[in-house]
This record gives sequence, structure tokens and C-alpha cells, in this order.
Amino acid sequence: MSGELSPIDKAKFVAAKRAVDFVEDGMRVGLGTGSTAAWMVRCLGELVREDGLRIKGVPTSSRTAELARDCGITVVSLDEARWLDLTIDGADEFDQDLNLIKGGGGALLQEKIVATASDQMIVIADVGKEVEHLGHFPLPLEVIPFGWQTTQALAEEMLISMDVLGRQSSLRMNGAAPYVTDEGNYILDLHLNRIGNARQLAMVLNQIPGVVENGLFIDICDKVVVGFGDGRVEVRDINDGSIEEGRLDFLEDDNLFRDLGE
Ligand SMILES: O=C[C@H](O)[C@H](O)[C@H](O)COP(=O)(O)O
Repeated sequence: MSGELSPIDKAKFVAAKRAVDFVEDGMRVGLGTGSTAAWMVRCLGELVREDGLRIKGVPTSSRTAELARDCGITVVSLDEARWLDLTIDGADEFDQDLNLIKGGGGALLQEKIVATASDQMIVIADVGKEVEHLGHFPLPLEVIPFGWQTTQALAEEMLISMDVLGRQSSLRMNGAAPYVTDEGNYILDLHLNRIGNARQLAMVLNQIPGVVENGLFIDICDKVVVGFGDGRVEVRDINDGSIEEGRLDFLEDDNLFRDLGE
């Protein structure tokens, strides 16, 4: 990476840097996917290499697995780890109840499995991801390739009946071909109006044959670490309602930040 980091990258970095404070020696840690989670993996790698932190990381995508190995983190599968102490991951949107939309990077399925198998999930996000109501970001729906157009039609019919479909859904593409997830599936991006009842929507979507999983994470996240471009960070905990405010003053001096920014 070269050049000055943007305020959004700084915000992602400080959220990631603060979140790794919650990782303790010996933990089994779920490693999220996306640009914010990538900062977290780099921060954890630095702790492993320089402070001797011993952790086992369970990645939520092939991309994260590769990055984690490059950073010196011991990578194990979820089945090897069985249960995780903590998962740290990004999000596309979070609301005040810490319900989320995830899957903008296509990794929602492994992310949801890993987060659900964890004692605690911490979301790291720049403040721009905070919303009053979920639904502005297109909701990803992972579907099996067989009969995907029929699955899409059924999903749209259901969304119209619930009055949440904005405009039609779209098949996520990778150039001229459909985007294929790590599990060999496709993704439909659902362009919705405001989601009134996210819990109900999440359950109903998963009833449609052909749907593997949706990107709504309801009652899974415990804490969100919100980063700001000026180095401020807020840790909000849904379980005790606490909000801790801080600032990472070391920002410009941080080795990792400097190395990646230069
Ligand atoms: O599938 C991808 C994940 O759910 C990401 O955590 C999410 O899209 C946020 O990504 P980013 O940190 O790049 O905004």
C-alpha cells in the first residue's frame, strides 16, 4: 500500500487496533473478512510476531486465511477449534441494537457460522457504517447455483408481500461471470426499502428453498468498536449498555500504520 491513508482507512485502522486489545494469550479467535478485518489481522499478526501472542485463528474466507498466514498467525479450521473465544469482524451496516448487514465482500456464510460458534463477537467499523434502520446497504443472499433464477423469483415475491422490496434484486457479478463464494454459491443482492422487522425477514428468507444464508446478523454481535478518522474510538457494549470513548494518539507513530501508509 502506498500514499496517505484516507480518513476512512484511518477510522478502520483505529477500530481494528483497539479491538485486538480484547484478544488474550491462548485464545481461539475468529478472523473476519473485508478491508476493516484485514487491518485487524495485520494488527494481530504484529502482536504475534513482536509480543509473542499465542492464538489460533479461524478465518472466515480463503482471502483472510492467506493474509493471516502471511502475518504469522496460526490458522486452524473451525472444526479443529470447535468453539471460539472471540470473533472480530467488519460489517456493512450496524444499528443501535448491534444488528448487522454483512456480506458485502461475499463471506457472509462462513462469517455467520464462525460468529455463532463464538463466546463473543466484536464488530469493527468506521462510523459511516452506523445506521438508524438497516436496509440501505443491499442485503446479500447466498443461494445455490441450481435454479437460482427460480430462487430469486421466490425471494422477490416474498419481499413484495412483506413490502420491503425496493427495486429488483441483482445477481452479484465478477466481470462477465457470476460472483462465486468460497462455498461455490452465488449471491443475490436485495435492494430493499427500510427493513422494519429484520429478525422476521432473516427467518423468512432462510425458509426459501435454494437460499443458503442471508446477511442479516441478529443478536449475534456483543460489542462494536467504532473508529473515526481523527483517531477517536468508541466501544459500545450491547450487554451492559456501556460506551467507552478513547483516542489512539499514537496513530501517526504506529509502526504498522506507518509501514502500510508509506
Ligand atoms: O463479506 C464481507 C464481510 O461481511 C465484511 O465484513 C463486510 O462487507 C465489511 O467489509 P469492509 O470492512 O471492507 O467494509
